[in-house]
Amino acid sequence: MAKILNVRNLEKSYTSGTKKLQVLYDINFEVEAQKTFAIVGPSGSGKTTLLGLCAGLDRPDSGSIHLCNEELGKLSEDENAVLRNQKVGFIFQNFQLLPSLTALENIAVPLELQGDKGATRIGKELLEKVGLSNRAHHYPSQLSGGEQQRVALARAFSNRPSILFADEPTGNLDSETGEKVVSLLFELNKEAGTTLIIVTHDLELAKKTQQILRLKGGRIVENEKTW
Ligand SMILES: Nc1ncnc2c1ncn2[C@@H]1O[C@H](COP(=O)(O)OP(=O)(O)OP(=O)(O)O)[C@@H](O)[C@H]1O
Repeated sequence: MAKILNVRNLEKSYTSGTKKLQVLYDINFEVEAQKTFAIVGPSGSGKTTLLGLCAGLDRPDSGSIHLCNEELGKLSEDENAVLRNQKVGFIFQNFQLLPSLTALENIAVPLELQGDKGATRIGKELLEKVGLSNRAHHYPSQLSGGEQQRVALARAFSNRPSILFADEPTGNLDSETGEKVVSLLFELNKEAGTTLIIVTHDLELAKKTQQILRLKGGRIVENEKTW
């Protein structure tokens, strides 16, 4: 099976003032295409930092990341943005919907900006899949957290990404709503054949994935495959 993500000897630190804080040490792992993968570990262990590096949102101090057959360190910022737009989807803990756009527009407008003529049709189809056809013209402020995350799921799959990064997708939801969002996420993911990388504190959610990477103090302490 092809590797869609390959991380080698990754190190990352943040600098504030004269202080340097190293948060990731010698990170090595790979993810096969179409698998589901969780990154777990205590608060502050570097999960979100690692996710951001893998998705090309930030740059490491050293080491390499190959994503969708591209070495991220060799891409310009513009090339990186094109790769993200075309091949990568994102889901965030706080949904990150644009408040001035309706549910349908939150899905369709990014597609229109990429020149997709079928944007509204795709948006409507996806809203139906997440059970929100009747809320298409509502704004995020008129939707519950679970509903907003369902719109965010629809948006994340709208450009048919090869890989989807989800950072604590259930973090702002109660457990029952979180479970429903997770079921929907796995359903959409299976249908689309996307690779799914999830950062989570939720061990029940992590257990639903096929590989779990456990971080502690910025280092990998476990990399367990169940396939
Ligand atoms: N932009 C930044 N500047 C300085 N330090 C940062 C920055 N972002 C994160 N950190 C620090 O890096 C460490 C790792 O943070 P990160 O958010 O990756 O951890 P995490 O495992 O995702 O934590 P949590 O589960 O609490 O979200 C923490 O000590 C954090 O304070």
